[in-house]
Amino acid sequence: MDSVQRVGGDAHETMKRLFGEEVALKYFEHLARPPPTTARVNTLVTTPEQVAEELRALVPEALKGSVAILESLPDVVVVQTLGPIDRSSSNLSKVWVSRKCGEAVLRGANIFAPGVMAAETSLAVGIRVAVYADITDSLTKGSFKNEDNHPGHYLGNGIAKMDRKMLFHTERAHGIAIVLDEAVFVAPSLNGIMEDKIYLQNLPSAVVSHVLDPQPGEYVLDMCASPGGKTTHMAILMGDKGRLVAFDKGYEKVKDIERNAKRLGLTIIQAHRNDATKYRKYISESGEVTNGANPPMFARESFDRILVDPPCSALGIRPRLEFSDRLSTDLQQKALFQRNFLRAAVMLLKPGGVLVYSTCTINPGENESNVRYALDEFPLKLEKPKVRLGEVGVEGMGLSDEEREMVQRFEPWGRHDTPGFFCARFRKTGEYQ
Ligand SMILES: C[S@@+](CC[C@H](N)C(=O)[O-])C[C@H]1O[C@@H](n2cnc3c(N)ncnc32)[C@H](O)[C@@H]1O
Repeated sequence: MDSVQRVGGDAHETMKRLFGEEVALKYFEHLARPPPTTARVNTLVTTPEQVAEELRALVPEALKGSVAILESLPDVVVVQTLGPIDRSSSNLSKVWVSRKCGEAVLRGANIFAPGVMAAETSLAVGIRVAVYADITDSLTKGSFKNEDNHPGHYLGNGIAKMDRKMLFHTERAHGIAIVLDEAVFVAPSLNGIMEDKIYLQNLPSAVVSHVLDPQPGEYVLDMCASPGGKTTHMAILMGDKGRLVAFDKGYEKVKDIERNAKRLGLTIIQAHRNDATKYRKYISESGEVTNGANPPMFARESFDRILVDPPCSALGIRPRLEFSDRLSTDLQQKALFQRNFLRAAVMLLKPGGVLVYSTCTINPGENESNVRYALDEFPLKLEKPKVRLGEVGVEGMGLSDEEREMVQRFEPWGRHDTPGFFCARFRKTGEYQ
C-alpha cells in the first residue's frame, strides 16, 4: 500500500551503521509489533491463578486460550497477542490517529476522540474506515486528507462512531471514536482493571526485581523509580516489610510512584524528588538524616540493595512507531550519563550489598560496556542471577565469556518475544570512598 511508510524512516541507515545489517533488519522487523501483554501479580493480595481466571473472563474470545501463568516467572500472567492478521483496507474511508494513540492501539487500547487527528471528508457515523497512525506526527487536528497520500502505519479497520463535526468541532470531544473490529494485531485492553491486584509490566522488567532479590526487613534504594513498576515489585517481594527509598527527578514522577504504591496497598515506599546523580547534595557524611530534610540525606554505604534503572536510549521499547534522527549522538551521551548513577549507587551501597543495573535498550554501549566500566572502576563483581530468562551478553564489548553469561540481554527478536532489555547483578566487594 503506497500510503504506508516504513517505521524508522532514515534511522534504518543509522542502525545499520551502528549495529550491522543483520541486527538492524531484525530490529525494524519487530519494532512495530506488540509483544504479549504481561501482568505482574500483587501476590500480597491475590494469587496468579486467581488473576489468570479473572483475565480469562475479561479478554476477547480469541485470546482466552492464551492466558497463562509464566512457568519461568510465576508471579507473571501472560496474554498472547494475535497477529499480524492480513486485513484489506482498500476503498475504505481513511482516518489518521496520532502516533501515540497508534502505539496504544497496537497494545489493545480503544480509539478515543482525542487521539484522532485527521479524516477524509467522507467520514460518517456507522461507516467502515481504515485506520492509520501518523508516524510523522505532522498532522494538525482536524485536517482533511483526501489526497490519499499521507504516510501512516496501518492499524486495521473499524466502524466510525463519530463524524468530523463530532470529532473536530466539539470542544473537548471524548468517548470512543472508532471501534476497531478488524485490528492487524489483537491485544487485550487491561488498563485500569484489577487495579489493586496487577501491574502491567513488560516481562524483562518483571525479571529485574527478582534479580535484585530484596528481602523483608532490608534497606533498599531504587534510584530511578518512576512510575514505580520495579519499586512496587520490590515492596511486594519484601512482603511490605523494611524500608524502600525511591528517587526520581520530577514532582509529577514522584506522585506517580506514590499513586502506584497506594493502589497496590504498599506502605514501605518513601518516594523523594531527587537528582540521583548529584550525590554530594544528599549523601551525609555524619549519618542518615532524612526527617524534614530537603533534599533528604542518606548515610554513605548504608543500603543493603540498590537498583539503578536509569534513563536510556530506550531502543528496546516496542511497539514503537517513531524514531529519533539524533540516534547516534544520543547513544554515546546516554552511556556516559548512566555512569553517574552507578557511581552514586556504589557510594550508597554497603560493602557486601547487591547492585542491579538495568536498561530498556539493546545498545551494547549502555549495557555490556557500562558493566565493564563498573567492574574496572568500582569494587564490584558480577553475580549469577537467581532468575534468568535473557540471553548472554554480546561479544566484543570487554566482557569475558564467563561475564557475558552472568548478564542477561533480551532482544526484541528473542525467544520470549519481549521488548529489548538488559540486566546485570553485582556484589560490592569492599569499601568505596
Ligand atoms: C527507565 S525509567 C525508570 C522506570 C522505573 N524503574 C520503573 O520500573 O517503573 C528512568 C527514570 O529515571 C528518571 N530520571 C532521569 N534522570 C534522573 C536523575 N538524575 N535522578 C533520578 N531519576 C532520574 C526518569 O524521570 C525516569 O522516570
